[in-house]
Amino acid sequence: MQRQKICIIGSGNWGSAIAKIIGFNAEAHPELFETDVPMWVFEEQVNGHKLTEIINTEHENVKYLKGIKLPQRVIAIPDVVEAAKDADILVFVLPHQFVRGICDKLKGKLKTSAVAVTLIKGFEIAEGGGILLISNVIRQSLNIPCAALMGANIANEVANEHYCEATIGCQDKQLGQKLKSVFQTKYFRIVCVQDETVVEVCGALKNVVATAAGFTDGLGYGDNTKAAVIRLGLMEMIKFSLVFYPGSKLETFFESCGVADLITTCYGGRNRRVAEAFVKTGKPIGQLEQEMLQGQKLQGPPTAAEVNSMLKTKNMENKFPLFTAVHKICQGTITATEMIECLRNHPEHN
Ligand SMILES: NC(=O)c1ccc[n+]([C@@H]2O[C@H](COP(=O)([O-])OP(=O)(O)OC[C@H]3O[C@@H](n4cnc5c(N)ncnc54)[C@H](O)[C@@H]3O)[C@@H](O)[C@H]2O)c1
Ligand SMILES: O=P(O)(O)OC[C@H](O)CO
Repeated sequence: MQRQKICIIGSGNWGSAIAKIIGFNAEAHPELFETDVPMWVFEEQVNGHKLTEIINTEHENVKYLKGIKLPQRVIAIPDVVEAAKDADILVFVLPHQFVRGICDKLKGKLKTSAVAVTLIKGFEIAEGGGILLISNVIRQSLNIPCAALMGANIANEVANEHYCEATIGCQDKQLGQKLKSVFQTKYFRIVCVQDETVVEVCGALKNVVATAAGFTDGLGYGDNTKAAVIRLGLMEMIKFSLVFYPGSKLETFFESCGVADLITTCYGGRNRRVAEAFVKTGKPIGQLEQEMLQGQKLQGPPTAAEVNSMLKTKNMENKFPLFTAVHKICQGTITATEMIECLRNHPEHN
């Protein structure tokens, strides 16, 4: 088989951690992959220098993943078309609000045989209401297949090589195995499943639940309340999948992309942390995102809005009280304390 060229589209906190893994695997398997791994970087000035230049000389993304060395053959490129033009495998890993714009730039500029995998957690609001999966945005814009990789993967822990797992969702078994060889390492273990929609839906929805978990932390509640949020959140995630994506399989929720990601994100994630601060300080979420995340992006509040657009369109807000409450708190129309009332009266208790 011809050696495959991998291109990473994105270079934030997770993008850089995954670049470490892909760069390592590309170097370790020259029989499978081209050793040079182009990585598209949204250009910005850091300490008076271009971020791409810093990455290509210091081999470190000093802004988004400080203290972690990247393989030398990961090459930062500021032009996304230039980065992706010869790629066989495109790894999409950028905050979901920027995907559409990037796909527009890539339209008609890729190898026709290219395949994609999305590591992006979130949805896009569809014209006329409802939501689109990010994999569908990629598939439809670029006319290439797109799998999903999601899991309990806080980027800094992965970058520090702490053992963890992830799930690849790919209907095409052969492509799933090919993608597994791109990502699997001794400390990053992959399970492939064919239920690709649930893998992706879990990754997006868990950020809404994490935001709820952060609100309860902000209110000063303890682990029992958080466990209830995780349980009710999981029930809503399952219901959302079964209602809107018929054919979803329950067993997929027991993979890393499901329960495991939900737990890690409700304890260790950025969404939880910022949501806690929101309740404690009363500052707007956007301001806290800027103050606390140094350029990293929060996915929970926009995803809650996207989910709400779907629920509103289908007149189903009251069937998903946790998802609905998170959106309303982010919008400032109810308080975090009122979310506890929504949970107290959750349909799961009837
Ligand atoms: N960070 C994690 O621990 C983690 C783990 C698993 C999955 N994810 C998911 O991976 C995806 C990417 O997250 P991340 O942590 O790599 O990103 P991030 O939160 O670090 O976001 C910063 C990135 O956004 C880019 N950016 C800023 N403005 C931009 C613009 N106008 N256009 C394009 N790009 C712009 C920055 O250059 C930077 O690369 C998200 O969907 C996230 O939910 C994150
Ligand atoms: O830091 P968060 O909340 O964006 O979560 C990070 C990852 O998605 C955890 O798997």
